[in-house]
Amino acid sequence: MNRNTPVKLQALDIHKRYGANEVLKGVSLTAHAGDVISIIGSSGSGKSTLLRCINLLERPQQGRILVAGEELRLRPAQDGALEAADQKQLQRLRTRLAMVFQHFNLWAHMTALANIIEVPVHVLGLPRDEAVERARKYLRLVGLEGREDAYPNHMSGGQQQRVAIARALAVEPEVMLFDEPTSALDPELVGEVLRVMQVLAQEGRTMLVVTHEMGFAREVSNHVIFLHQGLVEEQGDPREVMANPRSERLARFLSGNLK
Ligand SMILES: Nc1ncnc2c1ncn2[C@@H]1O[C@H](COP(=O)(O)OP(=O)(O)OP(=O)(O)O)[C@@H](O)[C@H]1O
Repeated sequence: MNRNTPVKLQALDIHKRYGANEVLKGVSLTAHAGDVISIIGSSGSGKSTLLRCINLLERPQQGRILVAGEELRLRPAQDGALEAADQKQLQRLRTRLAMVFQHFNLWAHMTALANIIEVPVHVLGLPRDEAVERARKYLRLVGLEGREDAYPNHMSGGQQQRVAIARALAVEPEVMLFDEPTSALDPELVGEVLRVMQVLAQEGRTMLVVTHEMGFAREVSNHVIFLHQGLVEEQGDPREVMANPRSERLARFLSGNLK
């Protein structure tokens, strides 16, 4: 961890239940600027739920989330729906914690460029020219210069995911959240997305990555968190933790015997 840089994100004692199923049982994490934190664990251990609680796609029953020291609070509306003011706040909050999803989630009826400028223009109020300039810059960064006018269904999965990464970058977030960004890709397309993520890591971006790519966790991230049944079972420097797991469970997970 980069303990000398400012704290960008804190999740404190996050609890999430679905009915009687307690999926997160008190998970905390801190990301300093430039940290790349990989979250690993078996299927169902709560990795995606944790990410979705952090950007309030899911509401945790308990716990606090702070972005650059500012607590994210949403007033619960009387009828369970979000009030209009909260909707606006939620949209803005999501621009501080931009998320890249497993299934890209691009708007199919929009070009790559339109996908990227949508939130900067309509949520952040950026002038269109500036947003377009940003979009071109980030398309270049993800290796898709010249594909501004392409529609998602004319692109490979790897290209679509790179557009989704450019879209996340274009809101210039404090922290980028990646939810299994390569899991939906054909194996030959995984590398192109991981290489872009590696460049982002080298640029010093703060990233939280739910991943099944153990190579990425070991080589690119500077902190790894192993979740098991909604609790942090083990965490630390990826090379140390993954070379010498303290818990039997992590050892079994890493050897591929615990899915
Ligand atoms: N919206 C929901 N409603 C009810 N249960 C849910 C919901 N979302 C997740 N769960 C349950 O929470 C548990 C954790 O799911 P989660 O997707 O966070 O796991 P994960 O570690 O990301 O797994 P995977 O690696 O398979 O994606 C699972 O038992 C799942 O069925």
